[in-house]
Order: sequence, then C-alpha cells, then structure tokens
Amino acid sequence: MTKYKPLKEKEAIEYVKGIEGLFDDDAELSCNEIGDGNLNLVFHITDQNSGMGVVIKQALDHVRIADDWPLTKERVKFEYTAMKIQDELTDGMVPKVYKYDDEMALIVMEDLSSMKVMRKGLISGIKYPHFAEQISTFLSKTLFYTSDLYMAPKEKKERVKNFINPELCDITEVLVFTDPYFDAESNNINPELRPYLEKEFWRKSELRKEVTVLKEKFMTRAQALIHGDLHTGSIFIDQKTLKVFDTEFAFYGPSGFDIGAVIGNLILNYASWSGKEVSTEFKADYREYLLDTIEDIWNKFEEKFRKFWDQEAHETTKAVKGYQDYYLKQLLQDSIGMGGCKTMRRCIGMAHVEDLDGIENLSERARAQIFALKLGEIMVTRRKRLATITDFIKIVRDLTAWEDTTNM
Ligand SMILES: Nc1ncnc2c1ncn2[C@@H]1O[C@H](COP(=O)(O)OP(=O)(O)O)[C@@H](O)[C@H]1O
Ligand SMILES: CSC[C@H]1O[C@H](OP(=O)(O)O)[C@H](O)[C@@H]1O
Repeated sequence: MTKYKPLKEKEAIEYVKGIEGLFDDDAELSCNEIGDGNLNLVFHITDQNSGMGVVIKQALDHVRIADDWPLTKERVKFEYTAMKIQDELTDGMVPKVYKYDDEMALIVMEDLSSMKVMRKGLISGIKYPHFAEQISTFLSKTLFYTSDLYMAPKEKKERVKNFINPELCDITEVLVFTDPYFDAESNNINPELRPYLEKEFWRKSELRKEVTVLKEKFMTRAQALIHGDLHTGSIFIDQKTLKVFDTEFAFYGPSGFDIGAVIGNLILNYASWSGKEVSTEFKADYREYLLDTIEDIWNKFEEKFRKFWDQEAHETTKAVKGYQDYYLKQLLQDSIGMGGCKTMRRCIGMAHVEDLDGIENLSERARAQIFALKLGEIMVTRRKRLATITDFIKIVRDLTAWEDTTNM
C-alpha cells in the first residue's frame, strides 16, 4: 500500500526533521503553505534559530485550482528528473534538491525566497540587466545538449521514451492550443472582453488554423527536452542570479515552445502597461527595456547555440551546408509563433497572469487584453515572414504606435 498523503504544515515539519543532516538538532522549525500556482502544495519551512530554510513541493492527485480534474502524481518524477538534467547542463541554474520521495510525490529543495519570482518583479517595473545573458545560457544549453544535434540517436530516443508526459501535455494542448480559440467551458473571460471575442477574435479562422498547425508541432516534434512551462512565474531572479523552477511539464517537444514561453510572457507584461496608471515616459522606457531584452535573448541564444553546434554537433550534421541557418530560422519562427499562443491563452483561457489580472478596472483590463491578443495574433500569423528577431521587434513597435493612436 502506498504511504502517500497530502501533508499538513505540522506534518511537513516532521517530514524534514526526519531528513538526516538537513537541519541542526536544536532547530526551531516553522512552516507555511505558500503555493500560489495552479497545481501543487508548496511548504516553506524555516529554522527560527539559524534562518535556514527549505521548500517542499508536493503533488496533489488533482489540479489545485480545479479539484474535479484528476492528475497523475507521477509529475513529480518528471520534475525531479528534468531538474537533474538541467542542473548538470547549466551548472546549477535550478534549485538544489535535498530529497526526492517518489511515494510521497514530493521534492525537498533549496529555499529561493530571498529572490523574487520574475513576474512580480516585472509587474513592479524592475529591470534585470543580466536576464538575457542568463536565460539564453539556460535555453541554449538545455535545448542543444538534449537534442539530436548532440546526443547519440539511441540514447536520445531512450530519453524521449522516459519523458512521455501525457497528462501534463494534455493540459497544454487543451488550455494553450485549443480552448482559447472558441467559447469553451474551461475559459475564464473578463465580461468586458467578451464582445471583442464574440465579434472578432473567435471569427479569425486563419488564426485558429495556424494555432492548430503549432499545436500539431507541439504534439509531434521531439526536438529537445523542454521545460514545458517556462513563463516568468517559473523563474526566480535578483540582480545577480537566476534560477528556473517548476519543471513538471518537461517532455521532448519543440524547442521553440520554451523560447516562446519566455518571449510571450515578456510580451504579456509589455501589453499590461496599457491598462496601468503610470506616466507615459515610464511606460515607454519600460517597454523599450522589454523589447531590448527580447532582442538580446534571441541574439545571445543564437550566438551560444551556433557555438555549441560548431564545436560539438555530430560531424555528419556539421558537414551539411546551410542546415544550421535553416534550423535557426525555423526555430525563430516557431519561438515567436508558440510565444503568440502563450500570450493569447493568458487572456482567455483557464489560467491567467497577474500582469493583466492585476488591472482592477475591467474595461482597462480588457483594453490591455485586446492589445495582448493582437500581439499574440501577429506573432502566430506573421511568424513565417520573420528572418531576424529585429523583424519581430519592428512589428511590435508598429502595433504599439497604432494602439497609441486608437481607442482599441
Ligand atoms: N524553491 C522555492 N523556494 C521558494 N519558493 C518557492 C520555491 N518553489 C516554489 N516556490 C513558491 O511556490 C510557488 C508555487 O510553486 P510552483 O513550483 O510554481 O508550483 P505549481 O506547480 O503549483 O505552479 C511559487 O510561485 C513560489 O512562490
Ligand atoms: C490547470 S493548470 C493551468 C496552468 O497552470 C500551469 O502553470 P503553473 O504551474 O505555473 O501555475 C500551466 O501553465 C498550466 O497550463
């Protein structure tokens, strides 16, 4: 019989006390359940004497925000296994793991609460000058070294098999690529946005077709071991360091889904300033920072990825003239397209983001949501015309100039 049960705060304390060498014998432990995500329990346990802390992340047997949606606890295994691989490849850009307990469906890990969840930092208008450098390192290393460009074919296929993660992929297939594009029951719709959806957005058949093309790529392209949910709420950051967490959606999928998740979430923050009471100068300056960051992320990613390729790809791959340029152009287009889907789902689908939902006035929120939807739409429909990241930045600027002159 399995010993699994969801922990209560007191039990979480007892659990960590049982891990040898983690806390001093005289530790005075206190615990708070701090989970603010959609799926799991998260306990923050600290020693009042030393200040040392740890975090326990435990899976429930259902979706935390929808208790009639059952979900496999096996997701913790995917999270732990992917974290180990990412840790080795990136030299520690993920939380340290102190213990993985398969039966209890939990991970005890490094306490990162001295850092900030990046989404919250962006909402407060904080700039992170090293972010592009850091996240491009994470992306280039994880997406190159887990792909067929580097791995031996049999070893890679074994990995693909071990990372078949159907239930978590199903969430993405439904909530990112399907439901937002019609009046689905699972959607979560601002009433002030509904007229735009009914009169315009849900009638865009070309958009829905192109989203379905990207969905098929998500479902079938085992290009690299991707994080699978790399939004700005899955990143802890301060002015020096970055850590990526919440890896339970990991599987072998299209690399552009991770790059797109980062870009799409910066675009969501970009759109959110439409609905906020800040000065025109602040808004323009912060938006420039976000666009510069997106441009830097791609350019630094590309430079690093090409370097790994030139140094460490299979000789037979290296010998094929023009293939590297082809691969990177496809990847740029996939990234922008997938990023567009990630942008749109957060305006209509079940799970929103605080960048937009923090705008209390519903008509102001709808204004920012419509801007985000228009940005998401062009990311999907114009992606195949993009040759460089600068082409993308230009279309964002053009749409922004248009938004500034209209009452969307
Ligand atoms: N290692 C950690 N250190 C400190 N806080 C954490 C850590 N991991 C998670 N958290 C907190 O718990 C929240 C939910 O964690 P997350 O892994 O995103 O869970 P879920 O999968 O339910 O979304 C995060 O937003 C963060 O505030
Ligand atoms: C019903 S799960 C919805 C949503 O939640 C996940 O995000 P997070 O774990 O960071 O809260 C993921 O994006 C899912 O699509």
